[in-house]
This record gives sequence, C-alpha cells and structure tokens, in this order.
Amino acid sequence: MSLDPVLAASKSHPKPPNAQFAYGTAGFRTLGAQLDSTVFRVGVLAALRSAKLEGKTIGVMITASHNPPQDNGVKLVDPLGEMLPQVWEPYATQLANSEDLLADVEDIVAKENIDVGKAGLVIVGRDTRETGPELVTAALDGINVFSQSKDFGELTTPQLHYLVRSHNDPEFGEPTEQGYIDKTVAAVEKIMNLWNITDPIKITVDAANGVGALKLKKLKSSLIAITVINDNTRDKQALNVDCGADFVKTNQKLPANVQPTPDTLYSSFDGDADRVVFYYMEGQQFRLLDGDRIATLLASLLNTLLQKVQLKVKLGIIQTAYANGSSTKYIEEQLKVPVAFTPTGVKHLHHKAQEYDIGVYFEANGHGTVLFSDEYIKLLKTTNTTTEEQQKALQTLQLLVEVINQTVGDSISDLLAVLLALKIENKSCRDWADEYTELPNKLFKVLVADRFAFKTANAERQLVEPAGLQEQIDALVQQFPQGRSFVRASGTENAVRVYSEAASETDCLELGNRVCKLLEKY
Ligand SMILES: CC(=O)N[C@H]1[C@@H](OP(=O)(O)O)O[C@H](CO)[C@@H](O)[C@@H]1O
Ligand SMILES: [Mg+2]
Repeated sequence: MSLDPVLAASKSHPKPPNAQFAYGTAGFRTLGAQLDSTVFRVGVLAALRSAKLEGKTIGVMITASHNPPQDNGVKLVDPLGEMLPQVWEPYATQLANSEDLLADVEDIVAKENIDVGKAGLVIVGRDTRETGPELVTAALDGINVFSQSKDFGELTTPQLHYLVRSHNDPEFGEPTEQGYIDKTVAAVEKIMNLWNITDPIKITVDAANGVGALKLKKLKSSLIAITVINDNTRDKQALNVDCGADFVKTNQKLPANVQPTPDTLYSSFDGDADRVVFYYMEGQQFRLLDGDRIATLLASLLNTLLQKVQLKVKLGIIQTAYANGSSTKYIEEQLKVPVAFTPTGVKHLHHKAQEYDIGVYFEANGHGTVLFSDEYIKLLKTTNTTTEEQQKALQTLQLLVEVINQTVGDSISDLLAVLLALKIENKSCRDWADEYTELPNKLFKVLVADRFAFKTANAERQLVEPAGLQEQIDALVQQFPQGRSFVRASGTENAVRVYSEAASETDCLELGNRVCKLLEKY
C-alpha cells in the first residue's frame, strides 16, 4: 500500500511555522488553537500503531485534563487501555515537528517494519473544550489515511480507555459507553445488595464544569444518588475555573458553589474525570482526603476482605515522592502493607502496580486505581468458602474487580469504590480522616533557565545534578523536625517543583522557602 495519500490529506492541516511540540507525560498539550496539525499527525501515527499491532484497536483522546479552557491536548491509548509505550513517544514527537511528513512516515514504517495494509480501527474521544470538535476532525482525517475510524464524541478519559480495551478484549465488557455504565452500576448494586445496604450512596460532586458532569448524570440507579454541581459544560470558559480536583488539592480549599453541611463528604473531579479528591468541613476546618487517603481506604477494605476469606495474596501500595510522609508511615506500620515508590506520572505507577496480585496506586493529586492480576482473578474463581460471611467477602472481592477501572485512574469508579468502602466498613468522613494526621506540606513552583539541568535518582527523591545542590537541601532538611523536601523538574510544565513537609505549618513553609532560595542562582 502506498504511503503517498498522507501528503494530500496533510494539506488541510498545515503545521504552524516555528512551533515545536513534544510528546510528554500527558501526550501533547498546549493552546488548542495550535494543535490542528499535531492532532492530524497523531491520527496518522495511531493508524500506524494499529497496523504495527496487526489490526488491534487503538485510541486517541483529545483533552487537556485540568488545564485552563483555552488549552487542549492529545494522547494515544494502546490496545489493553495502557498508555502508548515510551519507545513510541519519540515517533509522535518526530511526526508533530516534521517538515517532510511523507519522509518521516516512511522512516517510521521502515524502522518498525509496518505493513500499513494491516491497520484496523482507531477510536476517538474528547472532553468538552471548545476546540474539541475541530480537533476531532483533524484526528479523523489523519486516521482515515490508513485506517478505519470511529468517533465516540464526548467521553471521560477513562471511558475511552475502557472502550479501547473492550474493543480488543470482548470479555472485558460491551464496547459502548452504555456498556461501561451498565458494568459499573451493576457491580455497585450487587455489592450493596450483598451487604443489605438499602440507603442509596449519596454525595455532591464538583465536576469542574467538565465532561464528568455529563457522564455522572447517566448513572441511573435507585441505589446511587449523586448531586452534580459545577456542571456547566456549555460555558466553555468555565472549565476547571475555581473548581475541580486540581484547584481543591492545590489551594486546599472548597471549590466554588459548595455550601458545605459540616461533617458531610464532598468530592471533586478534574476536567477529563480521571482524578478525584474528597473533602469535608470539620467545624471551621477544611479537611482534604486526597489520593493518599483513597489508597489507604481501599487497601484497608481489600485487606479486611482478604483476611475474612483467608486468602494470601501479594498486596502492595505504590506512591510517589509527593505522598505525605504520614500516609507512608501509616501504611507500613498500621496496615502492614508494603509501599513501593516510583517517579511521578501514572505510567510509572501503573507499571509497578502490575507486579502485585493487587496493586493499589494513587498519586497524591487523586489520580490512580487498583489493579488486579489475572492469577488473582483466577484464584477468586476457584476459592471455596465455608461460612456465609466468607462467601459475602469473596463475592465482594470479585465485584470490586468490576467496579474499579482496570485500565487507568477513573473519577467515577474511584468515587463509587470509596463510597462503597465507607458504607461497608461503616466509616464516617471523620473516621476516615482520623486514620492518620497528615504532616503539613506545600508544593512550590520555581521558574529556572533550564529545567533539564535538574537530574534525579531514587524515584526522584534526590538530585544528582546540579552537583552539590542535594547536599545543601539535606543540610536544610536536618534543621526541621520530621522535615522532608525534594526538587525535581516538572514533566508537564516549564518549571522546577519544590516539595516540603515538616512537623509544623511554619517549619514546612520555612523549609520550602529556603529550598526555593537555593534555586535562585539557576
Ligand atoms: C506534583 C504533581 O501533581 N505532578 C503532576 C504533573 O506532573 P509534573 O511532572 O509534576 O508536571 O502532571 C502529571 C500529569 O497529569 C501528573 O501525573 C503529576 O502527578
Ligand atoms: Mg485528568
């Protein structure tokens, strides 16, 4: 099959002069108005990826998550719902920046030994941004050069991952949006019936004025009573503004439009509904229950259920350096579950989680999920129980595999899993928040001339370059009780991040400010 048609198709999607693009942690992300040629070329690459995998279905998601409304982005999803493998990321960058598209397509086809005639289907989803529809057109134009395409319209990022997986693996679920909803709702209802919970699970969710609002409203069940606020997806300038998971986590305060009833749990999604955080007011105090808390709550429920059935499996929690030190201590000392650390970015955590029978991974910002291994799922099917209590625990473990999205962090399924865990364990939001006391912590952003000069080791917890800087940070940290601080280059923004944590609020600020000061000369 000739590669020439790519040239004619690319004529309607010219590359802006002098623009440079890089496929990073979150795919391509920049102003939506700059992305037409890039998204077209990602469409071409998606078709090549499908051909390379002999006709497997590939996904293209158009979103910029928690970024401001004028931004947009695009990322590729592999057949089982995983991220594009890292070895293919340079191809995405190569095509996006190409001045001779045909030559670069030929280069990739030759390097990967691709028969473009084998391309199968590429499916496309987008969040609610204004530039979404035109970028979908660009993606379809790119895909259609070599492959079949299907546009699923507005989706959450995790729904697109689900759809890619179910297209390739029919046992995973019905490959439609309704299939996703039915699978999730049915598993939640079954768990509630098992535990005789007749009172619907209730919560108010701040949907960041994003796609999560539309999808939450489609969860129809007499046992699920979700009130959605910040659901204005028609006002394209409202997305993620003064609301959403990132706003709540960063500012550690309530989003717009929540008039809180004390001791009542609330939740916030981000713009593409793959992150979730929880919070409530205890008197005048705002208490945040972030990704670290979700990990401990879910791991603790799973542990209890496993003990009831007397199942011995390898359960682990995966964190990044941004996890609060108190959460790590609580997991190791109280839950007695091993903790592993990886660099920031979900792909690292996801990969590590696959080493366990049950791998619970969450970034502190609320992005994460629980992965169950095939062996574990088989073990559940062949386990015998003697008592009714054990049978209930075993069935709950089986149903949790259905509730929790196995492809990627998912606000909707994480929300439901958390609410189920609280019901089953009969925990109030205070009980949950009192499991451990967080150390005061703060995240700083420092602009430097060259963020690539900052090189780290030990899951990003130590700097190896610039030489000598880590020693200076260590010397500062030692001066503060329970102090911890580290510096790393952001993978998504042109900045260096400084994290600080210490026994008191004042110490935490002081430590952070002094580490930031060390960076001034860079
Ligand atoms: C401290 C922090 O929250 N960092 C975020 C942020 O990465 P940076 O590499 O720190 O810019 O964006 C990533 C993609 O959304 C997310 O996975 C990660 O957790
Ligand atoms: Mg997101």
